[in-house]
Amino acid sequence: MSRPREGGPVVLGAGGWGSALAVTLAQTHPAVTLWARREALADELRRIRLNAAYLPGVALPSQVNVTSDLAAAVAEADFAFAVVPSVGMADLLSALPTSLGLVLCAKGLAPGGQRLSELAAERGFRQVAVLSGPNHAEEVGLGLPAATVIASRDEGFAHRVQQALMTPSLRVYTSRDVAGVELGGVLKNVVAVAAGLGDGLALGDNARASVITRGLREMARYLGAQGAQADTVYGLSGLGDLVATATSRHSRNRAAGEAIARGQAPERGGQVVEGLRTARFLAEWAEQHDFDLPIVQAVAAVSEGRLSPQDALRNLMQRQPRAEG
Ligand SMILES: NC(=O)c1ccc[n+]([C@@H]2O[C@H](COP(=O)([O-])OP(=O)(O)OC[C@H]3O[C@@H](n4cnc5c(N)ncnc54)[C@H](O)[C@@H]3O)[C@@H](O)[C@H]2O)c1
Ligand SMILES: O=P(O)(O)OC[C@H](O)CO
Repeated sequence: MSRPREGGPVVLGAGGWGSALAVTLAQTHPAVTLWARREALADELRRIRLNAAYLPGVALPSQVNVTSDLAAAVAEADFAFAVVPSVGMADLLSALPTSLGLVLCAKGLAPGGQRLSELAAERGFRQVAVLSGPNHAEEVGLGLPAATVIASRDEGFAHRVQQALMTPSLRVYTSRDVAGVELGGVLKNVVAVAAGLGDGLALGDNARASVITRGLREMARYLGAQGAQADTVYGLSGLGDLVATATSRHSRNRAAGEAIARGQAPERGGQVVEGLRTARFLAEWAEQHDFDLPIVQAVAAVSEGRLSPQDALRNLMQRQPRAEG
């Protein structure tokens, strides 16, 4: 049972996903705190009750209290949803008390390629969970039905977060496989960029399905190498999120691949594209460990300008013939 607390749940990060989570939590809590790093954004959210830059079309209910004062936001909290892009997570953690329970919601890696949950544990946080699943903010924010997973080694903590986040439109499962759930969300972004590259080259539905399926196989091998449970990749945080991201008009990662293939800039409207940065970390790791991650390595090479999308496609198609597996 989530402990009823003064002030209610706390969401740190007022981008698209943080805003959608705050709106979701407001369905079942009388008060929700949403922290924005920039006072200008906090002020705008308080005034117009709309996150026009990051989640247009979703109204912020009156229960959502927006602040740019981080210390005040977490002062009475026993746990908080950390929803800043992975590149900013280390800085955010430095500013938080280690007694705070953390629900890590970013789908990327820390500088150096470390998992965010490992970074949090290294920094001394004792209650850590990761949230991941097929959850486009644009749909969750509108209350469209979705499912997600909260993973923690601390089962009691996972159940508290599950109870806090469950609504009639968001079904929350728990898992103990932190590495598996976390890495599913991290890797699916890279495969979604690859699917977008195919879309940008107008390769068709067969090509997209092939990228998704071979990408899933690549995810399974990498997760296995990192000690994740074998079946987690076929759950919501793996296959589920991969399908949602690689096929969605909402996905920034898929759109980034499409833009690159068309010779355009990959970022849109200052929104975070985690897959490009992740591809570089993973390709470096694959190189160091002589580990075959062909789709990830192709995405890294294309995004760094070392290979054209057409050459990357040719290389993938002309790999040594082999058995499926
Ligand atoms: N948007 C989605 O549908 C969705 C769903 C699930 C998970 N995620 C993940 O959540 C994370 C955040 O994504 P988003 O879509 O909310 O981002 P976004 O692109 O919508 O917005 C990013 C927000 O973070 C702020 N920000 C940037 N750097 C920061 C820092 N160092 N400290 C504090 N705030 C900072 C920006 O000002 C902005 O408000 C990403 O890792 C993403 O993969 C996103
Ligand atoms: O828009 P994307 O590509 O960052 O994906 C958003 C979410 O991770 C989908 O679950």
